[in-house]
Amino acid sequence: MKGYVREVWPQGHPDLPEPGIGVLLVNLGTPAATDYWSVRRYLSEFLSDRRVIELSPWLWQPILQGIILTVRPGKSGRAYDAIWDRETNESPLRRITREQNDALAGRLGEKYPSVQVRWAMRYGVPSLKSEIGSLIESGCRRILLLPLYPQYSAATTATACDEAFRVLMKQRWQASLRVTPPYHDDPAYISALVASLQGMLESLSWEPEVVLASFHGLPRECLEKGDPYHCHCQKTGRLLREALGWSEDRLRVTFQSRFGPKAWLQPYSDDTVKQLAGEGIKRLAILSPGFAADCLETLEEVAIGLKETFLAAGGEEFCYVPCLNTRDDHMDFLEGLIERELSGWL
Ligand SMILES: C=CC1=C(C)c2cc3[nH]c(cc4nc(cc5[nH]c(cc1n2)c(C)c5CCC(=O)O)C(CCC(=O)O)=C4C)c(C)c3C=C
Ligand SMILES: [Fe+2]
Ligand SMILES: [Fe+2]
Repeated sequence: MKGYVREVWPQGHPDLPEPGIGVLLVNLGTPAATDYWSVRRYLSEFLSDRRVIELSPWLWQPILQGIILTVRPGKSGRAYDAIWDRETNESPLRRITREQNDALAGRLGEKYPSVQVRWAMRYGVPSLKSEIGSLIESGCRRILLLPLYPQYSAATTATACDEAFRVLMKQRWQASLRVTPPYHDDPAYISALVASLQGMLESLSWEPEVVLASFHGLPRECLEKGDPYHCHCQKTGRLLREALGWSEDRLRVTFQSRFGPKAWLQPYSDDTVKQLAGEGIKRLAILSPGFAADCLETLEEVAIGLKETFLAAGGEEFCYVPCLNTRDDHMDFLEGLIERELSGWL
């Protein structure tokens, strides 16, 4: 050892753990509980993100803190209450993301002892900061980030990447970071969607006249500014339709969860449901190919809310097709995606 190195480490160079590889699943985030303050804390962090609300904070923060965060946490808290997992005391999004992590950790850990799989949320806990920190602490010099959004948008995928890089900004010895690309058109993902839809349809005693592929919306101006989300959703819809051999009337792409007064991507799911019932459609099914895990937006807004809307408008049969969640074909797909994106590292 050189003289100055011996000065820094008189006992000799410290032992370093065997370099490992970390895989970090990331989803959006969810409140820790359904009470006003827990939901307010979550919404405040989420809606203060400038990738989500692109207004100047000087304009937006007074509206957010003064109006939205006084009213919305109560309303959203009641919606979370309707779907909360009382057994594990967490939201479905959190439980399912955790279970996806456990399934992938089991599969990959068996094959590749140097790979560790973790999960994090962009908003709330477990944070990207804590999980990237603990991967590095346990010796991972390479990290693969897997944003659990099939379709890319700046409001979801990009902000997860921003946060991961912000965490690395504080590291002297940064880990190498890779990010999985969006998988909206991956044949194995489309096949898993088709299998889950067909499985559900076979279990019904009736056949839907129309199926909606309902995606989370985005302000229309995001599309005008170049966000590919709309195109990714349309492509998922088209590939699904082609795989099923269905017409554009039978499988329709719609957008839900509009937030605020501006125009969002259209057609809106709720308007479409009312319109279809008005046209005499009696049997409807909806799936949510834009969500890797069931959450408030699918279980409360679609499975409960859009069902009520459809039946109140004259519909007779309604079916919600759950997200891919921890289905084996979804886990097979994600395992394959991870292995492909780790090539050269394994
Ligand atoms: C799947 C992709 C998603 C996009 C795109 C997206 C954009 C987006 N969302 C909001 C506002 C809200 N979204 C909320 C919940 C929520 N959003 C997504 C996913 C996307 N959002 C998920 C998975 C969830 C559910 C979280 C859960 O805990 O289950 C909420 C909070 C709930 C509520 O109060 O309604 C808001 C608000 C905006 C503004 C936006 C794009 C600009
Ligand atoms: Fe959202
Ligand atoms: Fe498009």
